[in-house]
Amino acid sequence: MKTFDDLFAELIEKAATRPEGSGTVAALDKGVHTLGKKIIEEAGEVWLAAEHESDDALAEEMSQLLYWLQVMMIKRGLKPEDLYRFL
Ligand SMILES: N=c1c2ncn([C@@H]3O[C@H](COP(=O)(O)OP(=O)(O)OP(=O)(O)O)[C@@H](O)[C@H]3O)c2ncn1[C@@H]1O[C@H](COP(=O)(O)O)[C@@H](O)[C@H]1O
Repeated sequence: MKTFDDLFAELIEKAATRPEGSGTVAALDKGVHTLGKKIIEEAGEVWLAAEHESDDALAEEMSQLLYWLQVMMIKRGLKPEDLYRFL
């Protein structure tokens, strides 16, 4: 099973190697403004799923929000350790 650390390592690799067809690479190229809007959208979907949907649907929305946060981290050059300092 993939963990968030695995996903972060995969996304770092994609950002560096820029494989054809990667949605992550395309999203990184669009920039912080687009990524920020995606984070807001996914956060809204998490809220709605928590109010109205199943545990599975909520977990899926949360995974997508965490994906987009990781893409923003990479765009801004942040590493997990930069966040851990505030936990
Ligand atoms: N975990 C994710 C992931 N979570 C969410 N998303 C993206 O976020 C979108 C969220 O779906 P929504 O239903 O909210 O939106 P949508 O309307 O379907 O999609 P959009 O039109 O808004 O893009 C998905 O369509 C994906 O584009 C992800 N995209 C990629 N990954 C993983 O990231 C890795 C790298 O992916 P690539 O860069 O595409 O190779 C792979 O392991 C992928 O599984």
